[in-house]
Amino acid sequence: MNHGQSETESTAGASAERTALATEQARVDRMYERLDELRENTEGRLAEAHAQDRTGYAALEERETRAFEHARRRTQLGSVEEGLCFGRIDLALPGDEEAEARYVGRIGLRDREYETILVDWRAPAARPFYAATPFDTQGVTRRRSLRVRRRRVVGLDDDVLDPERLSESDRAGLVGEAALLDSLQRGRTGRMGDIVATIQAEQDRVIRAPLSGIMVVQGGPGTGKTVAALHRAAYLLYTHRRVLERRGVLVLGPNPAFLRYIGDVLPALGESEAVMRTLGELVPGVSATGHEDHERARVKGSARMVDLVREAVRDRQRTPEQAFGTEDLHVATDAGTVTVPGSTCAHVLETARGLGLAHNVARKYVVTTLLQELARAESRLLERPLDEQDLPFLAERLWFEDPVHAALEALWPYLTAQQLLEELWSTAGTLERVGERAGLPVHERVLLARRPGAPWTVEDVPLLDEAAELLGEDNSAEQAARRRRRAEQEEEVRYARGALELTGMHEDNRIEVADFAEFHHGGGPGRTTAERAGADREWAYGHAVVDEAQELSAMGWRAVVRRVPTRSLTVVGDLAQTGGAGGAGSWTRALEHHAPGKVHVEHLRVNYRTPAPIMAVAADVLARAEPGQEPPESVRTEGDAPRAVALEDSWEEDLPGLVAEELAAIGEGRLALITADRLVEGVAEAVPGAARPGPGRDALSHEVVALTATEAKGLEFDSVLVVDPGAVLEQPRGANDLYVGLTRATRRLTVAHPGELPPVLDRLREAAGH
Ligand SMILES: Nc1ncnc2c1ncn2[C@@H]1O[C@H](COP(=O)(O)OP(=O)(O)OP(=O)(O)O)[C@@H](O)[C@H]1O
Repeated sequence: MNHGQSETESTAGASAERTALATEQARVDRMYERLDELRENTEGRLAEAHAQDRTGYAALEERETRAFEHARRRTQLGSVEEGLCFGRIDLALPGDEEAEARYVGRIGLRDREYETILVDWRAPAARPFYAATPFDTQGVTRRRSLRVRRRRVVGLDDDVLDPERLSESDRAGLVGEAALLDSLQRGRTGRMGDIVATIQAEQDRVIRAPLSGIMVVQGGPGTGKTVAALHRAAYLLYTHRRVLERRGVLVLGPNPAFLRYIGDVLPALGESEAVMRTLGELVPGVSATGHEDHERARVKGSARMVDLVREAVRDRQRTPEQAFGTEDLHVATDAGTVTVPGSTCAHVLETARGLGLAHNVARKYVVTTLLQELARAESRLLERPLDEQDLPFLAERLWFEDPVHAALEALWPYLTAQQLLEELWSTAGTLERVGERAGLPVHERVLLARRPGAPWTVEDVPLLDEAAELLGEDNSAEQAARRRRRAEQEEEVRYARGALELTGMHEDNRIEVADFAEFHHGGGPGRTTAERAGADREWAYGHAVVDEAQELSAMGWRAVVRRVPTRSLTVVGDLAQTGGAGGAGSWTRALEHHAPGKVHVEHLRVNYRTPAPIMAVAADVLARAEPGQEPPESVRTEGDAPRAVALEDSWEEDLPGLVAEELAAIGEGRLALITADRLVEGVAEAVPGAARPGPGRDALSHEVVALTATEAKGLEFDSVLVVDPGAVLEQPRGANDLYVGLTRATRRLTVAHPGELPPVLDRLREAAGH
């Protein structure tokens, strides 16, 4: 428990520790007993809910909801097995005679008498465990960290919050150091873990900040922004369960590999309801992973694209002059060629635009009005008197004539966002015309052109979203179909019930199972909030967590903020790590106009990942990338000295040996080769067994992975081998990229350089005694 004691003291200490371990074991045993009991109860209730004999749509829905509730509780109880309890605080509160021992864990537990035996880490009562310091004890006399493995208490770590016995530097800022360092020194697994047991005071403030407004967490590499943001999501789901469960929480990350990397954290905290997405997946039906080059990314990310997309939509709303080059609209119908005057068409177009509706919704007005005009014109052509009451029928009949359909499509087509952008990017004339109207300079219009059918890029997705917003969906037919289907289902259930009663088989549940299959098919309440939210582009989330947020362009922000009408967001990132061309230069500039007066920036300043000797090398690069920015301070002051290795021969010859050396040095752990975009494939090929991330590929589960700085963002590895730092520095935001690469290491850093070591890494040369 304590260090630096004499021998007799340490014998006494060992016996005190044994007693303490036994006491804690007894408490922990009670908690697990209770957990087992609750698990059993939940299983029973779940089985009961499934067995209930209910009919009728509403009753089925209720039963389904209940079953879901129990199933969720089962998942939650199942996810807290390891490390159920990890802390204890002894509180001497004014008026209390004895100090109260309060246990903190992954969930709250009460015994059968309703006495609290474990406090959920997110509950206000657990707060002092994280927030108490010697200067503000919050009534805590002692904080104890418990290390519990497979239900056995294997270690304790006490932190006495007595200012007289502890020096300022000992305790300032940090709590439970032994537990923290223990967790930081473990080998990396390719998956981020939770930190409930060791959340630090500055992180705790971020985690428990109020729900409303946009909270930006700015912090250097390894300061726990990601992990704190995820714990915040769990905290918010716990504290505001009713609101957030129905609306859901969106977690946005930079790429699929990153989402996989952080994917275990929320489930381990008993929360499986968050929707995890990259920007490239934000629009259902599109899954973009490729990026534009720097210059195109800059243009596509700029707010000028709002005008471009708006003009592109307007460009598809045409007069006969624009669509056919004729003043009036002439259409060949079965009765002959009918004509609607150009002025009438222009009036319809202007009225439709003035309705303030989305393009596809306003289309209904355009089509209906023009069909009626055509029907009138047809009657005139046939010299038939027209009864206005017949107009809808005549109009509908015309709708099925191909030339009529084609003419109306040319004037005001039904459009998907994909169709609109595909045509815009791949038709030079359209891009030129629309770009000019939107005020885009000529070279940018040229830059945006692409070949037909090229895959969507991540930078296209916010533009698709913008387009989808302006186009809207005419879903009136869909809604009517859904209403019809629901009525039919109720009817089916009534019929089944009657039939079963008649045959005397109403005890049998099987018919309901069949109903349910149908019911699920229609997307009833059986789908979770996360599933429904993920499939619906227009879903309004209750909260969003945006990670690596410095990369988001102005267009990216619009797409994200649109999804959170309450503007309740947690935004985490580091401006010094910005690599993307469209990325943020300032948090307030990027966000203030989305939520005026509601943007609040918090700072995290302690680095829990990178040991100080490695951070010193990275700090030199930071000074070049972002002069004036302070690097975070490393918790771990000691560590292996980072080294530079000159690549004498070609990579093929040198890299495999270096990698083998590093793997031997780290034992069980992960290694990343981080290099320039243009070199990464070659580096991966040079090292046997090195994985590359890709769709459906879990590269991080491999021992060795080759990455660009962009791909490595947010990740960490026991050992990092930066290959050819000079080539990384040549990239558009090369110094920022190199800074990202150097700060991915938790234990060891090697820089392998062909030719001269770039001067910004001189510290490595000095270390090697050059
Ligand atoms: N309080 C803590 N207890 C234990 N580990 C922690 C704590 N805070 C952070 N860590 C660990 O430090 C590492 C870095 O955390 P994280 O990835 O969240 O940092 P980050 O600020 O998002 O970094 P980057 O900007 O480089 O992406 C992770 O392994 C995380 O688990």
